[in-house]
Amino acid sequence: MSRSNKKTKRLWETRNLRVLVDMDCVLADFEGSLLKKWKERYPNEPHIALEERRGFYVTKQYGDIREDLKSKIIEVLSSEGFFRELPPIEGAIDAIKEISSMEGVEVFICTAPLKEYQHCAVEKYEWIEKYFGRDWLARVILTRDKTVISADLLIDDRTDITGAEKNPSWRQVVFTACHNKHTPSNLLPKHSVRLESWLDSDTWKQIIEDAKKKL
Ligand SMILES: Cc1cn([C@H]2C[C@H](O)[C@@H](COP(=O)(O)O)O2)c(=O)[nH]c1=O
Ligand SMILES: [Mg+2]
Repeated sequence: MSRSNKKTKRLWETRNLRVLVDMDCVLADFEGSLLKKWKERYPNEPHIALEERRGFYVTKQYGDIREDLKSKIIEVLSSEGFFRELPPIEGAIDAIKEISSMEGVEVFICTAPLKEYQHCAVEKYEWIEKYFGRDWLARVILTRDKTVISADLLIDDRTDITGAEKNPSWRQVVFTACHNKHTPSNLLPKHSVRLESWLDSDTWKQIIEDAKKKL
């Protein structure tokens, strides 16, 4: 029996584990690239080293230094090519392809577009096509509210995800990023687990296997 037939057969037995995977700071190096482009575009403005990043919104941290820096950061983020040119995070592409090939597991890429969506939304699709192939475009969910998407796991760097659904169906895997690495475990979302890196395949495999057992 082929792998796809096996997957279909399982639908009648136990359902698949559904895993949502975020893009920025989980698959794509948003923070490193933003810092690099910021320094190129505004070499005479202050910058925040990755070690100094705190809190999800880089826009807020720059705005706290000086109000006008917030709109300058947004200008860099929303410029043509910013999202298309993001380098992948080490190990991410191979790990996601491997998770998606695991029996009884289905993966969707769940990502929030900028409000300044003109380049961002299209370039996120271009990025997925480039690194995963055209078939994966059917697995992209663009939403600014991830709480309303039904799944078992959400792998995401943001530690304060809220939205219309007060009790999301997924459990969060907090992916470590420069802005959350100092966040103590008591401030992480309830029942969440941490994943430090895609290179730690023992940990992500264990997380997936544990979640499958709970189905
Ligand atoms: C850090 C930061 C992010 N955003 C935007 C940029 C992206 O479009 C999304 C990232 O969302 P996700 O949770 O990784 O899916 O948010 C922003 O507007 N301002 C920021 O400071
Ligand atoms: Mg993210």
